[in-house]
This record gives sequence, C-alpha cells and structure tokens, in this order.
Amino acid sequence: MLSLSGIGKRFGGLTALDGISFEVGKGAITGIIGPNGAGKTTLFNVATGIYPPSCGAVLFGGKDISKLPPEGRARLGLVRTFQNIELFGKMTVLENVMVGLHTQSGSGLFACSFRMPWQMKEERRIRERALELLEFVGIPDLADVQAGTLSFGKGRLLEIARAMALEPKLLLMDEPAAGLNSGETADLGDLIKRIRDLGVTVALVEHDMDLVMDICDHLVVLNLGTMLAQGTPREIQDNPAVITAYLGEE
Ligand SMILES: Nc1ncnc2c1ncn2[C@@H]1O[C@H](COP(=O)(O)OP(=O)(O)OP(=O)(O)O)[C@@H](O)[C@H]1O
Repeated sequence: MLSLSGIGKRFGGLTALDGISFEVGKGAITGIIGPNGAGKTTLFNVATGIYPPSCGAVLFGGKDISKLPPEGRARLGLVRTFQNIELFGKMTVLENVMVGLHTQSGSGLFACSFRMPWQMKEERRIRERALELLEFVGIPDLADVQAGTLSFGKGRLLEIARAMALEPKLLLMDEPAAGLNSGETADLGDLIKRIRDLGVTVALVEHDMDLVMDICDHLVVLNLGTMLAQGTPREIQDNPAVITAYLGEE
C-alpha cells in the first residue's frame, strides 16, 4: 500500500533519517516505534508530504507520490491525524466533520449556502454522514457542542471522525494515545481495530507500548534515523537489539 524506498532526511548537518525502506501492508495496523529522536515523526512528515525527502521515494498504491503536496496525497486516500489536535473550536462537533465531508463532495461550503434544492439535498446527506461518523467514534451525543469546549480525549475522537470523513485508504496517526488516560487509550485501541476492520489500512507512531503490542499486526522500529528491526509484536519484543535501544534510553 505505502512503500518507502531508501528514504533519507537531513536537517542541516543532522541526519534524521538514513536509508529507511519498508512497506505498510494493506489492511493491517503497522506501528512505528523507537526511542525519542529516532525519526518517527520526521518519517511521517516525509510520507505525508510535509517535508520533501533528501533522497529516496514514497510510493502509494504503486504510484510515486514523492513530489505530491499533502492535499494531493489526501485526495489519493493518504490521510493523517496530528499529535496536536487542530479543530475548528468555534464550530460545533458536527460542523467540524461536515467541513471534511464538504472537501470530499466538492460541493463546497459556499455553494451550499445558496440553498438551491439539490444543494440542500446534498447538505442533508452530508449531515447524516457526519452523524454516522460521530456514532462510529462514539460521540454522537456531542454533535451540537462547540468543539473548543471538548475534553482532550473527546477532541481526539472528533479528529479521527474528521479524518474518516476524507475516506482514507491509509490513515496515518501521529501518537494518537498522547494525552489520553488509560480508559480512553483502551477505547482508542478498539476504535483503531474497528477502522482496520472497515478495510482502512492504519499506520501509527506511538509511545504507548501496551497499546502498540495489543493492536498492531506489524511493527517497524527506528533508532537514530535507521531501521533497527521489523516484525510481529512478539518478534520485536524478543529482539535483543530493540531491547538494548530502549534500555539505553533510560
Ligand atoms: N524541522 C527540524 N529541524 C531540525 N531538526 C529536526 C527537525 N525535525 C526533527 N529534527 C531532528 O530530527 C531528529 C528526529 O526527530 P523526530 O521528531 O523525527 O523523532 P521522533 O522519533 O519522532 O522523536 P519523539 O519520539 O521524541 O517525538 C531529532 O534529532 C530532531 O531534533
């Protein structure tokens, strides 16, 4: 699905990524883990087009997307969530999801504001779909609440609903459990599995090892900008080089 081939990224004299190659397999949940400063976020930023790689190529569904901007990648189905949630705080929860759906439908917010009959029908369809997505992530009761007043955990769920509105083929999640309590993290794990069960491929950068070990089908371990190992959670847990890299951090 997503193929990274020989990715390198330098910031001035610092090599943040050095020859990273791996595949994110279709239909699976892939976890990208590693100690602080390993290059995980940089890799996400290269994969989603926020940074150009210094060398190497990013392929999505067999197509070289290395030169596409983030919006172009999102249109192809490569969608991401951010570590720092960015919502439209003054809009309601439902409207936040509807904005994502308008982007998708191409009808545009302004066209709908003229309220022609076919546009009102489209608006109704978008509202219904937004509600479905809020139900899917478990916050339909918050539809009419101002998004800026949500707790951090609920804001995270809204961000996921909004990302799902873009109909991702691959959803990249940057530390989705950051800032969540243990109950919220367990619910998030269930939600990510349900996203995978819908046929959406998921890749996440995450520090919460319990979550990663529980939900991931495949793990990629980065250390100091290089790929240290990849395999099933069990293989990674028993890998001596991985254990040393993590112990070295403490
Ligand atoms: N925009 C930037 N400019 C300069 N250096 C950067 C930039 N972004 C990242 N780096 C450096 O690249 C290296 C990898 O950082 P990155 O944030 O990708 O690691 P990480 O594995 O995501 O770490 P963490 O788990 O702490 O979030 C670090 O040494 C970091 O300081």
